[in-house]
Amino acid sequence: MTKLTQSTTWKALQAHTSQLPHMRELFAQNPQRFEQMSVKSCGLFLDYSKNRINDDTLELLFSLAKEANLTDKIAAMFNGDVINNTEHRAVLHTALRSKAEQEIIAEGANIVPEVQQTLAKMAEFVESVQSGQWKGYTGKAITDVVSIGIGGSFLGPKIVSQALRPYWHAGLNCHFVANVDATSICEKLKGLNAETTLFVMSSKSFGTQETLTNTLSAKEWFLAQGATQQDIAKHFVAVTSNVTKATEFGMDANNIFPMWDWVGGRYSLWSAIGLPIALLVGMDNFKALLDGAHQMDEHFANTPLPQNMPVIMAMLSVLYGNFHGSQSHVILTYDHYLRGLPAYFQQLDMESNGKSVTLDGTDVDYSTGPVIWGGEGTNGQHAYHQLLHQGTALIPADFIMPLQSHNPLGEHHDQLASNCFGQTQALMQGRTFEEALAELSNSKLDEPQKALIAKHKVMSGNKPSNTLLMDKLTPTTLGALIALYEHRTFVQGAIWQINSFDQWGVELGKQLGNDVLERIGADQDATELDSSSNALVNLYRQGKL
Ligand SMILES: O=P(O)(O)OC[C@H]1O[C@H](O)[C@H](O)[C@@H](O)[C@@H]1O
Repeated sequence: MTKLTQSTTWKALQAHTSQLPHMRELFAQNPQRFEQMSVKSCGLFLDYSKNRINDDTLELLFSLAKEANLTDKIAAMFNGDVINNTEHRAVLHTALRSKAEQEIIAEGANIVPEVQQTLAKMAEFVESVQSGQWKGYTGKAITDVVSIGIGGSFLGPKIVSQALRPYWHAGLNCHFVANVDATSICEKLKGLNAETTLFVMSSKSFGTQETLTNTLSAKEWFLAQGATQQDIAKHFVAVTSNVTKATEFGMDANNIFPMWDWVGGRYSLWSAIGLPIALLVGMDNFKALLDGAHQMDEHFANTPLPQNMPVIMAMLSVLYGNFHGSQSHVILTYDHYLRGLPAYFQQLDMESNGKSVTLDGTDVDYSTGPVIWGGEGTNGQHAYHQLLHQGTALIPADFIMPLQSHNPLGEHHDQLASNCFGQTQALMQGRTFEEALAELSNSKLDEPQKALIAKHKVMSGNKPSNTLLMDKLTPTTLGALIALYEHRTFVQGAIWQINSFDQWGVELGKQLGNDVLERIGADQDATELDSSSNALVNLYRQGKL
């Protein structure tokens, strides 16, 4: 057994959680519950009162955090200590949104000047593309950006661009290509004009198969439209930490935007990986995004644990995963612009905390990262919310909603908000058998039928949710929101004593994919794999069933 599950606090939490009354009762007992269990910071408001907690639960959870040396671990991350111990790297995405006058040391040198230089290079480029000064090979301004990248080099830019649609520069559009499935790039290139298209190739390693293949195909398409090799520099730029490889590939040295080893892929949208965002929303808005994240960094680094928003959210997730057997967490965005956020948080959290050994290699004897999923409200209410209300699994939920819409139209936003709040209320209070029966009092059914229907209408309630509000979705509030979830992920990893910053499972996929590719292209059928894999490779080689 690990020290964590042996600890007095862990055992106390096990005993405590099993005897806590229903949330209905907790609300009835304490009229101050909402005031006491809500927190506001960085333009975000978190109501966490609809959780299976009372003061004792919180005290135990914060004790657990203290025993995990959380405060020191937070400081170690911000200080640039090598906390990614399997890849021997510092974890400094927070430096990307630091202030110019800060000094942050990684591998013996202050990295803030490089960060600022890259921001300046981005600003110059964004300005020249947006103003039309940057010309394509026939002298026309750029109208379309095709962003090529995958994983962390794709999802952040895509989701943030989507979320900031109201801030887009008129006359510029962006298309994202990630999948190596040719359908993705072929469909995106249909209807584009090579003369006015700019390709942004994003790959930290400059070695990811999907991205290299898509970039080569983009180059072929570009040349096939009548452009020449010399024209490439006007239409292809790269973001990478591997400048040598990018130059060897044929990227013009002036068109390479650097990033660094100390930025993890899924934490990289704040670096030049965010170039597609900056091209769409302009550099001022990109800097506002960084500023929102910086505000959350400050809050996270300097706020006592019981008022610390990422810590509160993380400890609640620990509570459900480790003490209530919950294996899943749902993110429900009541804002169409934020419809992609669940997928982004899924990558962030599942790639970070899908781990089974502690930092020192001991097998864990407790659950780590849950399955993260979700979608936009109210759509989900007509689908999977049924399981949230009446299924057997306990799935804590985060409801996220801006108070003001970018598109105020009639009663739409009032209806959206009432659905959001109505769902959290229903999840919390549920419906008792007596209430269900009372609702049927005027029906023509006989008593046994009423009782049967009432039984089906019962909802146990006591289903936890957080509600996160902001005035309006802006670059700043979005930056704070994303940083909030980054730090929430970090805190959970700290409690579980895992490395939230490597991804060996994903690496295995890359490795095996390359191995199988060789066998597909070999002169003879595959024989050395397991029988299923051999047969599948050979069926593919045949090309038909
Ligand atoms: O940016 P690249 O080096 O091309 O890597 C793209 C992605 O590759 C893998 O999937 C990693 O697990 C991700 O974290 C990374 O973002």
